[in-house]
Amino acid sequence: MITADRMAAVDANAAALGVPRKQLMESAGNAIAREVRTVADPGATVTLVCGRGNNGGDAFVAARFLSDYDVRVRLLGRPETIRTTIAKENWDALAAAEIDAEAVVDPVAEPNRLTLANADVVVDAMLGTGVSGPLREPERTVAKRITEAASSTASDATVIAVDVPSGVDADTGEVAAGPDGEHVAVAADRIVTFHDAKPGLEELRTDATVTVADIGIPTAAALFTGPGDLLGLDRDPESHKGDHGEVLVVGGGPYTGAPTLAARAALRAGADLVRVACPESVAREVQGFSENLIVHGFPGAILEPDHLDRIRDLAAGRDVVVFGPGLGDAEPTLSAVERFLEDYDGRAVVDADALQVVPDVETEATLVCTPHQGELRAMGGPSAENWRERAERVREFAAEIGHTLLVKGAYDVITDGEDLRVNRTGNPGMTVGGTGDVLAGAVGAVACTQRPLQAAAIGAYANGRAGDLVVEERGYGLVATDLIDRIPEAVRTDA
Ligand SMILES: NC(=O)C1=CN([C@@H]2O[C@H](COP(=O)(O)OP(=O)(O)OC[C@H]3O[C@@H](n4cnc5c(N)ncnc54)[C@H](O)[C@@H]3O)[C@@H](O)[C@H]2O)[C@H](O)CC1
Ligand SMILES: [K+]
Repeated sequence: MITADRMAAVDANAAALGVPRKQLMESAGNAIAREVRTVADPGATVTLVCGRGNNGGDAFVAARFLSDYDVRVRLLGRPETIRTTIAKENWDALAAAEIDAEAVVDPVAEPNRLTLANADVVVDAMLGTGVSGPLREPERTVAKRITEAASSTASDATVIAVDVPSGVDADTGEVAAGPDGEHVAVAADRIVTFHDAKPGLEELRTDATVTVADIGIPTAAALFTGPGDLLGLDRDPESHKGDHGEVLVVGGGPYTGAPTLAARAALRAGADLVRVACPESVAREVQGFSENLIVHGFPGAILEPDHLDRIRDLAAGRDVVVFGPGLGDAEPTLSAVERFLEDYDGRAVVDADALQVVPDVETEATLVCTPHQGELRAMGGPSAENWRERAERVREFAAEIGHTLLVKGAYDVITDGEDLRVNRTGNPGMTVGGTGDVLAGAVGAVACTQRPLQAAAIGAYANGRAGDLVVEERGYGLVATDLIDRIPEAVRTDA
């Protein structure tokens, strides 16, 4: 099962692994052609109705594999409005292959030019995962025409939908109601969906047969983090302060640098506002590191249960709390963390010594734990020789404790007990102290807007990539603060 956003990420990861989208479209087109062959007798008339996105692009490719049929390609709109280069290249290739391809600029006024009337097979390639909102014209009227062609006695065409029936949301199966209150989507007899099943197709009340076609996306594109995982960070131009999250870092005590590293990393990873709650003994020092932080000192030198009311007030209204950097493991501190988590139901990243309380605490909170392998063992977690073995055992442990784990190593293992990701960015220069605090802060910032597993995957990828950028430039001998300044570059999606 894969969502549309995850599909786009995996698609981009595949490209980064040397399997370009053009090749995926070629495979998708071939899969459509195979599906047509299962229902079309030799010489059958096949009409492919195409939108201006990559869903249409898939069908342009399919047509090239179907030219032994009476095949017609009908583009809704003008060729110059085709959205992507790949789709445009495939549209242009139809002329070279002397395939009957026509742009129907006004299919509502001239439905006959769609040649649906005598089609034996109609391929619905108007829209796939790119749909947003109720079908607009001309797709709306054409969707009705396609559904009519399937049921009219004259032609009784078989309708094959590309990826998802046009008008259906791939994630939810919903068909948005139009201004007239009508829910319009293509009624398909068969659906060819790519790479993995779509949640929306399970929800769809239909007796259509669903074929999940492998289009050659390498397993590595879904297993290993890559640039595609950053796509979720794209920002809405209309956003305003606070939309990208407010983080509270609860840390400090024996160590002062740790909470500052985590807080500054959270800012660099995109949080709008970062607060630090730390013992008064270090508050001045933390504030001294960066005027962009809002520092709240609590009395004494370590976090204790007496401070909980204050911490709870500060955590209220924040998106994510990052617990742990520099807190130390004094008994009062660990019992304060445990009691905070017992009645906290928000999102939190738990790192360093605070991790010890996680396996036994009863909490409604959504936790992302970021242990290194020693801390994982201290949590009662597994140890293993190689990353593959560790991945499986950590996945079981995450399922057991019910939280997301990011286990740091040469290969970071990221899992929520179900999905598994492995991060390969980073280098041996990052064993220096403090890089874990930077990671915890980065994960905390990203967890404001992304699901926990995705936040951990992005945080690990960005932290490691920042470290790689530093080493590429200056060789080993990096220190944790070097990472912080490179995080914005590490999370750029246009790189
Ligand atoms: N991601 C992958 O791994 C692969 C995807 N493939 C195919 O690509 C489509 C998704 O393509 P995309 O260009 O993102 O969007 P669509 O073609 O689905 O539609 C965009 C198109 O439709 C217009 N539009 C959006 N909403 C509406 C609406 N409510 N009414 C009318 N028109 C609408 C929008 O303006 C654009 O013009 C995916 O489904 C696969 O088929 C691959 O090729 C295989 C790999
Ligand atoms: K479609």
